[in-house]
Amino acid sequence: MGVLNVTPDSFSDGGRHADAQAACDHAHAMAEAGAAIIDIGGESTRPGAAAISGAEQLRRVIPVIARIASTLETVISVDTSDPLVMREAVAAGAGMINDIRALQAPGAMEAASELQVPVVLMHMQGEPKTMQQQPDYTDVVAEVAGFLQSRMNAAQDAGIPFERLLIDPGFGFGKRLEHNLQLLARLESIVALGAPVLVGLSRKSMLGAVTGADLNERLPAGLAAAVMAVERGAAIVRTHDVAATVQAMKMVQATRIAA
Ligand SMILES: Nc1nc2[nH]c(SCCc3ccc(S(N)(=O)=O)cc3)nc2c(=O)[nH]1
Repeated sequence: MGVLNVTPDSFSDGGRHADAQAACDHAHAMAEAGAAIIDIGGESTRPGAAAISGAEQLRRVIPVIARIASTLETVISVDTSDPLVMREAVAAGAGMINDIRALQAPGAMEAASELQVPVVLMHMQGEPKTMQQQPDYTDVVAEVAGFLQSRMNAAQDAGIPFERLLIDPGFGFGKRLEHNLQLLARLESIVALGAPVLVGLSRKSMLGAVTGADLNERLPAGLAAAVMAVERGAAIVRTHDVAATVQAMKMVQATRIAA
């Protein structure tokens, strides 16, 4: 899964038209590099980020989704918690919902059920604005697994079939370093829930905390983490660095079928 940021800080200061084309070009490049899914988010959900209105998210993502969907076969995932953004994004060509709030927002569960596309249920403690202030767990793996199980149950109770569910432990979303490392080390406990597991490790602070590498120097650490996650059963890797990650995944796959 290739990351396509359409938040203003990733935009030039030009008009949105030029930016939609630039985003589309980046999506094509990631698909060329082997991305199976392009993840498009209009809300910056990094720690400390303020929530973005649904209207602003729509302005940012819908033109880009429409342009990409009309020129590229690759599955488009919309990174949003807002039911209206979900609906408009799918109408514009998105084929998957990636919700960091696991369909807990009002109306999100109903929207995801009606839209009949796969949906990622991710664990986050708190909200992006405050989640890194004092993350706290008794047993982070058990608590994250329990949360994901409860959201899977809620989704199935709302009519979303199990086959349409994906789960994600949410690396960096209300977790300290030791919590992130435990979730990676014991990812099998999340995989055991049965739904395909998506992991987002690319460029995250856990990589910097362990290696000392700055934001744009974390690729080797990110590839190591992605390989460890896939070796433990992860099915989808969300990454900014598609070509490098695809290379690493090819080594995992070739070795797996040789076993
Ligand atoms: N399913 C899914 N969707 C995602 N969307 C994002 S955006 C990243 C926001 C962010 C940036 C940096 C840190 S940190 N403090 O760990 O460096 C945390 C969160 N990520 C994920 C992820 O993982 N899964």
